[in-house]
Amino acid sequence: MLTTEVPRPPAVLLDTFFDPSNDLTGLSLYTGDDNALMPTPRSLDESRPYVTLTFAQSLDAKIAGKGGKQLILSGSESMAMTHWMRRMHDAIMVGIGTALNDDPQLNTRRLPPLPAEHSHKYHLPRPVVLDTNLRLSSNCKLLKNYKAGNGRRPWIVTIAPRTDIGWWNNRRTVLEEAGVQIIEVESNDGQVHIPALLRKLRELGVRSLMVEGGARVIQSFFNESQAKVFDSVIVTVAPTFVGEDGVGYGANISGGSVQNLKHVQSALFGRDIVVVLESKEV
Ligand SMILES: NC(=O)C1=CN([C@@H]2O[C@H](COP(=O)(O)OP(=O)(O)OC[C@H]3O[C@@H](n4cnc5c(N)ncnc54)[C@H](O)[C@@H]3O)[C@@H](O)[C@H]2O)C=CC1
Ligand SMILES: Nc1nc(O)c(N)c(N[C@@H]2O[C@H](COP(=O)(O)O)[C@@H](O)[C@H]2O)n1
Repeated sequence: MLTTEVPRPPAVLLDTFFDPSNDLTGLSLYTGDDNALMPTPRSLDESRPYVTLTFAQSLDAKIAGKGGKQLILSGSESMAMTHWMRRMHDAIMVGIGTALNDDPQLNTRRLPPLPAEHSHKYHLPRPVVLDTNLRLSSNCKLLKNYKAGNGRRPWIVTIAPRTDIGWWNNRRTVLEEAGVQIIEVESNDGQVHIPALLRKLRELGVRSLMVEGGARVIQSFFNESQAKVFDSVIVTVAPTFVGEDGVGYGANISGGSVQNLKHVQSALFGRDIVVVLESKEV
């Protein structure tokens, strides 16, 4: 019998991702390599994953500093909440702008240590990078972690090139040899077509997707007009101002999806406010 208390995700995430009528007392927090049985948010539309759009911003709605400088906006409590969210999704996606700028790890290293008598590890989400021109560095932390056995194989989602096939094929070979799996999706105006991307990820077994940014990717999800492409938006608001030189995501947000958001809950994590909104059914 296990006597040590099992760490559990924050209530705000359990409330958002699971029906309160579900009995979660037996919620298994750990999985081995096979995450098929792991509880994860599920979309009512089975042709795509459940999608959570999430990021941290300042009071003046900036997500990075001047010239894209990465900022640690979240305090330790809300950052741990973000890592719980990572734990609860099958995959985490960022754009190549973020991958090149921040060299992120996208893992769950800020979760509380597991009790010694538990043999399983926390589930590690699949890293996914939206990378139209195959620019990801073969030396990035996502690949280093994968090779060291500390992360899943990263996936790049790209579009088929229209010109310069030789260069593209070379990049493809370099990245595949470094450990990346390349997934081709149809294009929309030279970028990855978001509804097609979601269908493809679901076909590949992804039941839940956390979209962590950056600015252009957030805008693309908010502005997608052909289909509903996200279910919830979880924003960490840090009590700080960045100033007008910082990177914002608010410009050009015009899609109907933002009008369809309803506020569900706000919660205090240390000094930060975490705001949860859900996409209304349309
Ligand atoms: N505070 C926070 O929570 C976060 C902040 N950031 C910050 O965001 C900045 C990076 O943002 P961006 O430069 O805007 O890059 P991004 O990470 O949004 O990537 C954009 C790139 O992704 C590719 N892409 C392919 N299909 C796309 C599609 N359908 N829509 C949009 N992009 C698509 C394109 O090459 C595009 O240039 C960095 O400064 C980073 O620190 C990034 C993530 C979270
Ligand atoms: N939740 C949150 N708070 C912040 O203050 C942030 N800057 C971010 N950034 C996102 O997290 C990625 C870095 O992840 P690792 O720490 O390397 O695992 C970064 O690339 C952004 O996507 N998020």
